[in-house]
Amino acid sequence: MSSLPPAAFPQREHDSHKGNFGRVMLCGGSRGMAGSIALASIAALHTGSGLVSAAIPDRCLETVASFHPCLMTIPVADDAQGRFSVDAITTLAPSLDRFDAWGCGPGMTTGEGSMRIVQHVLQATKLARVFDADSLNCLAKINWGQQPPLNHHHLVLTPHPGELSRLTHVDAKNRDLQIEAAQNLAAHHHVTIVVKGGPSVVVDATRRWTNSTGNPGMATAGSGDVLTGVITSLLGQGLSAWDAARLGVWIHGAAGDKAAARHGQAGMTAWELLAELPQVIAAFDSESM
Ligand SMILES: NC(=O)C1=CN([C@@H]2O[C@H](COP(=O)(O)OP(=O)(O)OC[C@H]3O[C@@H](n4cnc5c(N)ncnc54)[C@H](OP(=O)(O)O)[C@@H]3O)[C@@H](O)[C@H]2O)[C@@H](O)CC1
Ligand SMILES: Nc1ncnc2c1ncn2[C@@H]1O[C@H](COP(=O)(O)OP(=O)(O)O)[C@@H](O)[C@H]1O
Ligand SMILES: [Mg+2]
Repeated sequence: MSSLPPAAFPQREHDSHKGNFGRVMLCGGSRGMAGSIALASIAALHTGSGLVSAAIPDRCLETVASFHPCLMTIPVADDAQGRFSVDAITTLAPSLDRFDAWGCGPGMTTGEGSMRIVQHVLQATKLARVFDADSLNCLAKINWGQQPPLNHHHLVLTPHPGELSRLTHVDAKNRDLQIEAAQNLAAHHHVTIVVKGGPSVVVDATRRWTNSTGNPGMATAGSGDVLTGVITSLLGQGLSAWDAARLGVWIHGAAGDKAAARHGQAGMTAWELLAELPQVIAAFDSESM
């Protein structure tokens, strides 16, 4: 291992069952971006979640389901473009608190159906949640940074610099100012934020942690979607937002390093990164860490 992990990985008792390792929901996707939510969902399976469901627009269901037989899929009302429809939230709302964690955003677009889902998942529960990609763009559309504080301590945001710029109005090219703005936002809403990059930096109201794993081969479509699934899984297994964000980023980077070693930085894709997750996580089973 290139460095020590920042938090302990959840251990398994001999008599444990799948319900002990979290029921998680990954919500997102749309026609043309079904792969994003499939990557996130499969990443959650490989990070140890006992039960993973993907809530997706109806016409993406077969596509997403066919990626992995262990994944459960929940068909949700969609519109003619294959995006969540304005009625989608009525399917999702009753089951919200049946899960231990929700990850929301990859590939979901910022249409009205997504806006309603994001606002409901933001306000109607204190469940552990990850907001990524288009769910962050939905938050930017409601100017979330200026809204009254939430005090939702189990919320993790995972913006890349473009998404963070939409949320905070700080130029994506100004890394230092972006990290400062993320910390201000984290302090205002009492959340944890992963400021993605090489390296990624995790902030909350008072703390800053810089990751030591990862490489530029991870600058490839879908690698952030994998991270969403990893962090959602760790939240579902009971880690705090701060620990799930840091350990998730570290595991994700370590898998990226293994993928680069095997396939080269240019040759690897998020699919190869995903395939390395079990090897990284297997090392937590041994006492040699
Ligand atoms: N297989 C699938 O289904 C996949 C589907 N996906 C889904 O696609 C949707 C759009 O998401 P997205 O991230 O591709 O586009 P967007 O939010 O417009 O950001 C790009 C803008 O931000 C800027 N930018 C500046 N710095 C940056 C940085 N370090 N990293 C990245 N961007 C940076 C950048 O600047 P520029 O490149 O012009 O310099 C540009 O202006 C979303 O739903 C997502 O989940 C993907 O997950 C991929 C796999
Ligand atoms: N140069 C780099 N070095 C290390 N990690 C990187 C680098 N470029 C991108 N990454 C990582 O890859 C992921 C990209 O996330 P994101 O932009 O959301 O991708 P996508 O939306 O395509 O899935 C982040 O975790 C980021 O930290
Ligand atoms: Mg992304």
